[in-house]
Amino acid sequence: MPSKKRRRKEERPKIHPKNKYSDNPPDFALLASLYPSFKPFVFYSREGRPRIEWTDFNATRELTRVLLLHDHGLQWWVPDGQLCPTVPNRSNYIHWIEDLLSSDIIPKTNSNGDNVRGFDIGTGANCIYPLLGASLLGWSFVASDVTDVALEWAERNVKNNPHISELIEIRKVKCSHNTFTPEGLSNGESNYSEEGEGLPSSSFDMPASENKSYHGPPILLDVVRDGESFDFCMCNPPFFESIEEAGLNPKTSCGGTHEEMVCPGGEQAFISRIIEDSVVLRQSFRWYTSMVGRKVNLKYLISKLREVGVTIVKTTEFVQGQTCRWGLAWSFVPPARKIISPHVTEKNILSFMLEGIQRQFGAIDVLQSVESFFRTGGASCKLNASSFTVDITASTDHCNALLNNEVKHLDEVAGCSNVQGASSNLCFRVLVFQQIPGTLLVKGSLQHRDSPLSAYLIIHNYSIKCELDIWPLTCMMLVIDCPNTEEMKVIKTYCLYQN
Ligand SMILES: C[S@@+](CC[C@H](N)C(=O)[O-])C[C@H]1O[C@@H](n2cnc3c(N)ncnc32)[C@H](O)[C@@H]1O
Repeated sequence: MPSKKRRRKEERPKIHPKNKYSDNPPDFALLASLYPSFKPFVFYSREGRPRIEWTDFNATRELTRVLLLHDHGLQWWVPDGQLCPTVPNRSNYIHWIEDLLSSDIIPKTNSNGDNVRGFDIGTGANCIYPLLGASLLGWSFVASDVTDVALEWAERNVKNNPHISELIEIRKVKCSHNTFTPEGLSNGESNYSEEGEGLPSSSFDMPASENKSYHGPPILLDVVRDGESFDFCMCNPPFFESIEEAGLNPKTSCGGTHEEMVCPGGEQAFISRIIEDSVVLRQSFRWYTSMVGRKVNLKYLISKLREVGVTIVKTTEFVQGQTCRWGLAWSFVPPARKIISPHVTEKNILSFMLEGIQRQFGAIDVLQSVESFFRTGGASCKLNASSFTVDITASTDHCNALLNNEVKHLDEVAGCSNVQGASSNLCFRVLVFQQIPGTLLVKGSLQHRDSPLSAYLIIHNYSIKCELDIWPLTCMMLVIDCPNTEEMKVIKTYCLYQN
């Protein structure tokens, strides 16, 4: 049996498979032989392994410079003390967005054809995401920032790469008078580690007090212009609330000035503002995304997203040396229908798999969700926990009530047994079967088909979305998101068509 330590190591998320460095980590010896300016920073361990001193800012900056040059053909530099990105880590976020954009969870709405347009919130002097996104994938960007030094150096880094400079617009965020300005915070000399390698893990374990409010410059609203639309936004936010919270990183030196690392309310407030802005901007972006540094903030932000009624939430965990970072993505675009025809076995039985559900949620949770969903609309439901089925009988009124999100009064629910047997009722059974933890087979079978019922049922915020277009039974869609839990929600859309 593998030791706990080994198991933990095995469970750690892996570097994204599309990441250039997933199979080929940077070869310091080769880089030193090719780039004389990098050579002085490379030393050899007793076993003969080439190393660099991660606590030396000049070494980490030179490594980033040569990696961007050698592997991406990019000219790049940042002044002393500015945040110095780690190329493999930053590439993971780009590739995760690439996955989101190419998945069919939500339909493509881009009017620019195949040209992908992103918005990098707080691009920093290093401008790393636009440089990587443009050079790796040909994406175009609007890249915003607030500080003069970030704007000046981001501009330089773009101009020094004429082959992609057309793709990147650096946009200054104008601060209104009554907002806090990052420049006013400090002398900009403090160096904090931005990278997970050395983030003091204790800062990530602290409880998050709720509702930290953001009083900084605009983030998306008033920065995005009228009529603009984007495929995504991304953000590596100022994570910390104070210098004390940031703490000094003993293991690495990736720079990072106070302005880059700190904002009142920390990442929770910053990302909350992005969420609030997204509620106004809605489908101006297909995907809103941000990095999150603390799990407790991730939970808080996910619950905030549920409150504002996004259609989809996705999360991922990024490899960041010794500590974790998370990616959070959401959208207001209605989920797409996914055709899973191979599972259609006969005309009135539809089945499909729900995958990626958190392991603690089993078949019974899904069945209870189904039951409570249909009961809410007044339908009659009978859950059989030993056969893992729910039998549902719903009238047109019930379907309409569900469609309109009306919650029937309890006495109406109690009276719903009256619906049984009526010829205009829709009767069907949902069976949920756990294949392996996290993977459930859902089967819907029409029991009774006397009526030309047509219903389009959607429930928001909780547990299960269900779309039915009955007679002929053509479509069933379930969106599961794990209800009543502070844990990370997995929301997946599955749709089944019978053609
Ligand atoms: C942690 S740094 C990220 C820099 C770069 N994107 C990276 O990943 O290395 C956060 C950046 O957000 C900028 N920033 C802070 N408030 C902002 C706002 N309201 N709008 C745009 N940028 C902001 C800071 O100046 C800083 O450059």
